[in-house]
Amino acid sequence: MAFNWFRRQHNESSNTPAEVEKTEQSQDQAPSTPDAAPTTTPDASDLLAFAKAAYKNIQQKQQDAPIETEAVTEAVTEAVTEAPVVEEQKIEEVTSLAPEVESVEESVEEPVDENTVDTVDSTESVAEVSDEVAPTASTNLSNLSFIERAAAEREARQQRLMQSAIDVPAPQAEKIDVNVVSDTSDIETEETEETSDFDSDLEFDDGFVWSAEVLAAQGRRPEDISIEEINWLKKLRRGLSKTRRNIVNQLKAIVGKGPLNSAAVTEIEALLLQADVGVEATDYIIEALQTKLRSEALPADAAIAYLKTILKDMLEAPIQKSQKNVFAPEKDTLNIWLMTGVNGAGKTTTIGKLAHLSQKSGYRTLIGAADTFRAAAVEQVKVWGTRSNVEVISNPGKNTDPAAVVFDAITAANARNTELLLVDTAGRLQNKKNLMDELSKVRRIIDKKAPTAKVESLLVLDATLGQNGLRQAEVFSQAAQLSGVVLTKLDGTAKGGVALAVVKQLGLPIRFIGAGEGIEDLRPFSSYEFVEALLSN
Ligand SMILES: Nc1nc2c(ncn2[C@@H]2O[C@H](COP(=O)(O)OP(=O)(O)OP(=O)(O)O)[C@@H](O)[C@H]2O)c(=O)[nH]1
Repeated sequence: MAFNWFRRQHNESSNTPAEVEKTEQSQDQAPSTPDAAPTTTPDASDLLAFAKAAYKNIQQKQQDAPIETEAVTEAVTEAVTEAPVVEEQKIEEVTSLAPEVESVEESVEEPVDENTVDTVDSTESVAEVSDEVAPTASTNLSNLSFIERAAAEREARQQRLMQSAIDVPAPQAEKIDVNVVSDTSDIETEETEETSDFDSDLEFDDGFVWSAEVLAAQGRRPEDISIEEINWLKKLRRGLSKTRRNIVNQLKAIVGKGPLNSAAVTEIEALLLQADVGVEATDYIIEALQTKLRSEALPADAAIAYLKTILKDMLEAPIQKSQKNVFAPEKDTLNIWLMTGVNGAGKTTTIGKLAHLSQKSGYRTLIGAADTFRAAAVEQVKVWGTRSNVEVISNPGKNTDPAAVVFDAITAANARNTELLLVDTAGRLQNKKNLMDELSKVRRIIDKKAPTAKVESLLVLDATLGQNGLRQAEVFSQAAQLSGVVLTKLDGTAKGGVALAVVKQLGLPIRFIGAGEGIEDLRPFSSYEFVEALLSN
């Protein structure tokens, strides 16, 4: 069974031993205020051992694999991309593209499939170790206090992990960007902007350790972690490095001076606005910080921890409200995702990446090329269809009715038992009214032709546009009954804070984020991972 990327666990969990300790301590000792963070933070050596165990498992999987998955997949998709673009075909003639690619991709996907996890038995997970330690501890350590028992358990767990972990080189500090302008003395080691192709490389560096720690905090086991997840988190962290550099270093300098006073709050306000967090979201954050500050003075670490909680809660609010914590196509039924957004926002690229994600997550997928306004749009979406090995339903005529394409796409989807139909729509028409009319018409056709389908309407937004992008978004939110946002181009922008503006100003949940131009550079949004990447050290 394919690993379902849409349903990947990505919420902070209290399942890790460290987190269990955290919960128990907070229950035993005090209300969970950020001040308690230093005493409840997972032990650093524990986390390092976790990262080493994860590293060993991935290494083992790669050794077991006949061919390197990512490298071959990329090579195949590149080869497909370079192939001449298929000529316009009538819907009836659309046949499955490049079947040999499918078979190669399937065969190389297998080693990272979750089913293979069982075959890797050389390392025990933190959770398993913990389970084993617990009874012994309760038998032998029953007379100890909670803290003493927790320390003893941690020691035992760590020893078990260390026994199974291999020797790996010490994490290498990634290149220090000499351009970093910071008024702090502790220059942060930062990833550079260059996009080295690390997809197939396995390096035990800072990025690996950080990513493993983020996964550990979400209750993951070392043997369940795949190189793709590590690579994604590294990419996300690197993508947000500009924003982080601008916010965190200075933020630390401000809060590091001591308890926050009103001047410090004003400085934080300016920093947030610079990162395109927007006035509304900034006001909310400042208000929340001030409320906290009125009651107590916060040391630097606690202030950052508290800020993380505020941001995470903000990003989670519309997700909770939508009552769809997991945004995934439903199996064995037709799901239709309408993709909207202005030209250039990354709509076509997003459709291609989503098609790929969907395909490799085991959904029968189809694309409907309903952006008939711009001649090149259909060709572009076809190229992405070829890359992701997903059929594209289009109409060969010029300026054809997009609603007719959608009609045909639904017919084809029904005939093929499609589970996810991704529909490209026009990003620009002669005027706002035409655009709204067209989107409404497409929606009507869907409701009529596929009344039982699960329909979602996603707005693709370019993060680099910051606040300007949000203004463009308004017309779509009026016309398309939006159910969420895909935030693209988060790599290399200093405006990563716009994610907070999106949820506050548009009131929409972020469902996916794009952090690069490659086919693997889009994943479901996790508020926990995003905030960690935004405010990590
Ligand atoms: N760096 C980066 N570039 C991206 C990302 N997503 C899309 N792009 C680039 O943005 C440009 C526009 O992307 P498209 O997918 O063509 O955008 P569109 O909204 O379909 O716009 P049209 O093609 O004009 O219809 C392309 O060069 C993409 O490679 C991303 O997450 N990061």
